[in-house]
Amino acid sequence: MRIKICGITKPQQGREIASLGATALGFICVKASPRYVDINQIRAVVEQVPEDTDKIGVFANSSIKEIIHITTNSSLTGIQLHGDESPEFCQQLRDNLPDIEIIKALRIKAADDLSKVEFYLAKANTLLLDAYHPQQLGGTGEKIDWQTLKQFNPGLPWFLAGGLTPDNILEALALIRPSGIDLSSGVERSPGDKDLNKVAKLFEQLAIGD
Ligand SMILES: O=C(O)c1ccccc1NCC(=O)[C@H](O)[C@H](O)COP(=O)(O)O
Repeated sequence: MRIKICGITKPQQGREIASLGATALGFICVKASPRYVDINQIRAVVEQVPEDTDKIGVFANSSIKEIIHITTNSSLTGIQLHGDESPEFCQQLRDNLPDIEIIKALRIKAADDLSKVEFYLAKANTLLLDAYHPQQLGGTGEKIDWQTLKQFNPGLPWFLAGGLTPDNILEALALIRPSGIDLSSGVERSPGDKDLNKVAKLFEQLAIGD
């Protein structure tokens, strides 16, 4: 299973989180976020982490030009689209960056929202389901109602996100079988400052659940 820790801002934390077992690190390229990092900050982390760790830039309603600029100048391996990007926008990015993983994030307020998934199946490489929050796009600690995802099997790899913590991860995975999990605030001391003890506890829990 893929394990993505999102909202990395510090090189040493990125390196240690990768060595604890994260398969992907996420970098928030959304200026309004307290976890925002610029190209230079992303590069400083990327230099410290193994080549086989996925490096995902998280964008929300950015232009294609800006996404391409940041992606190519900071050696990102994937792009997560966390805003209102259309399926056509995903396709356009894929055409421009064919070797980069395109992850479309969808914020799920109610079971009905899962119907949006079908429009992205042929346009993204991977999906990410996050919880809905009325004011913030991500990193909120809000959970999706996991019961609505019990039968979810979109035919594309997908990450479960939203309010996951070392204390609830096994409960979530007992109900749902995603291809990957994504955590941010559940393994933090404060926004952008990861708590390595919580990250270590996450991996201990995952080992128990294996
Ligand atoms: O984390 C942010 O600050 C953020 C801001 C704007 C758009 C997306 C953002 N995060 C996206 C993520 O992938 C988070 O990991 C995801 O929302 C889960 O967060 P959490 O509920 O805190 O685990």
